[in-house]
Amino acid sequence: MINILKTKTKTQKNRATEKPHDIKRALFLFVTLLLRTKTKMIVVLIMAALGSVMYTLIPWFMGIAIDNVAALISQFGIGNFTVGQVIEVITEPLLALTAASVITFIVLFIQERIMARVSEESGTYLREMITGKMTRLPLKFYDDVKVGEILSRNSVDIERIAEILVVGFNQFLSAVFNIIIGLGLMLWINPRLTVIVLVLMIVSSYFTVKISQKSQASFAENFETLGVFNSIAEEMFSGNMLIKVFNQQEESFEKIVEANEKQHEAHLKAMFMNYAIYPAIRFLNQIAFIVSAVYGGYLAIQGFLSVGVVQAYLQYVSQVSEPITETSFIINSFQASLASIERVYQIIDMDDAVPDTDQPANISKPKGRIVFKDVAFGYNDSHLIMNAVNFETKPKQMIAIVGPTGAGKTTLINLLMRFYEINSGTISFDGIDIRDMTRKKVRQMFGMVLQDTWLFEGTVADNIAYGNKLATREQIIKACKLAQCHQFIENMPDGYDTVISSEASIVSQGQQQLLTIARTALADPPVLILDEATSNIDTLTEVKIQEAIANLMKGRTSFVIAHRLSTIRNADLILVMDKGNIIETGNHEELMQHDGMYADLYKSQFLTHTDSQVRSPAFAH
Ligand SMILES: Nc1ncnc2c1ncn2[C@@H]1O[C@H](COP(=O)(O)OP(=O)(O)OP(=O)(O)O)[C@@H](O)[C@H]1O
Repeated sequence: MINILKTKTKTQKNRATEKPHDIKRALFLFVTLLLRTKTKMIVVLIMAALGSVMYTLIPWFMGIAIDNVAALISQFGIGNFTVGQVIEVITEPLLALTAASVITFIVLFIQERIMARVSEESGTYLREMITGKMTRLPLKFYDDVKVGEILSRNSVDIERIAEILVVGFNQFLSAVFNIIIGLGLMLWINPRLTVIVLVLMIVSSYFTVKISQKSQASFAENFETLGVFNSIAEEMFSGNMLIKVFNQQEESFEKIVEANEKQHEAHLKAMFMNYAIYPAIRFLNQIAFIVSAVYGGYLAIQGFLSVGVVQAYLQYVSQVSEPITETSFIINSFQASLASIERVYQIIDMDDAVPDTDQPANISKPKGRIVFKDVAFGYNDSHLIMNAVNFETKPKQMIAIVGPTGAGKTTLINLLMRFYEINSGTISFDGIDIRDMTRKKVRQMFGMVLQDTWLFEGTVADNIAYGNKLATREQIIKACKLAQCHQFIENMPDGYDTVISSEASIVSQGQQQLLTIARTALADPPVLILDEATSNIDTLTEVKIQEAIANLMKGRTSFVIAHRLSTIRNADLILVMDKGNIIETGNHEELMQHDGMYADLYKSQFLTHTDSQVRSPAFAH
């Protein structure tokens, strides 16, 4: 068993060097996790203790058999007794030895089976907790962390916790019992020798741990340099074009050669540790055994101990010294697992988003009248970006939000849909504070058509019916006609039943936009949020998209995040934003007369965009 763990420890050195920040808390969490399967853990403990007792009895019975044969020799002299006599004296101890071996095997089997179950159940439990938590965390959480990183990190962490439970914890328990029972017997056989042996074991274990820590560092360095090399190589492959365009081939090559050399050196060092240091550790561990063999032999010759007992004693030396070394490896892995547990619980223990109200208000026939009153907001509490935003829309109006990059246009929409909680003020929908509705209800009021399209693996029809799963084929087709995509869907190999992959390679970018417009049309929300497409789509498709959007906007309140001001001349209300706040409001004429930021932006864009005529009718209604 020790070999398995050592191999893992060697190949995962960089992970094994991690330690929890708060060891007490991490230990507490580990124990709490184990206590979820209390009965199983009690059985495991009993099995581990029983296994160690049985394991310890094996050398003892062997010793009795040896002593019995030795007694036969001293009684009759070598060659003066029959095979039958030998069998007679060794049958009993050998039967007992066999029974102890079989019981050890059975007990170990049960112990490992149960721990495998505990590990499986704990892994499933943690995964469920994390997945559940992900749905309850506020959006703020996702701003601070990279979700993919967290998820992969956590799956590695959970795997590591499961691994330590199934391998390390079992070994640890057996090691502890083997040490206690083995040492007890050694002390009983010869206390003086045992004290010397114990001191030797502790000294050699100390050096073993020190050496293995050094080798861990060199393995970690090996992994790190390999990681650096891989990322440079990946950068070179993915940025191959740019490297050539900027004539950086030589510099890139030098960079990769340098990383390769560093990796080579680190690898050599790690291999040296592997092939030279580990035999040295093994030698250190043998010292106690050698001393015991020499001194035990002397005691046997002197007649103080029987040969059988010396033999048993030597086996106990191994039984105790191996787990002592083993335990130091286990402790390293265990620390890494505790660090994993700590990280997993960091997420599980995070504060959930503010819960929905207990008695949510309902709007049976939403009209789309939205009022922002003295709204203040900051992504972090220490820094407000919005101080006092006020505006009011009437149902079915078109509201354009304009402003330079970073002005707060997206933030305003995020607040409207209650993706974030405002710091003060109120946002109301048809006169009801959006905090008095469930988040689900609030979001049902809005349909979004964003620049980033999202299609999933499934048929075209499934993709369109995403927000209204009960829609009939007729309703789907009607929505597609409105969104100007019916024709091209009909031309696809299986029409509405054509399967599109998540990469959507058979659907062009413009077509993807049309499909998502159809999806929104089918969901039929009272309020639309449009992030004006600026992606490189051919003019014809763009005209189609704009016609589709204009169709979609009919009869709904719509918020348009406008990048090209020519498209929003007809907006009922234009909100001009800067540095998080609304600095001007009005329609196009009013704002042009005001001659403020909007007028400046409009004039500068009008001068640079020659294509405004093509686009301007798009948002008219
Ligand atoms: N998740 C976030 N966490 C912290 N700050 C953010 C976050 N999102 C936006 N900000 C900051 O809030 C401010 C407003 O950003 P916002 O994305 O709303 O601007 P925008 O007008 O939509 O910009 P753009 O036109 O470039 O999309 C910016 O200073 C931005 O850096």
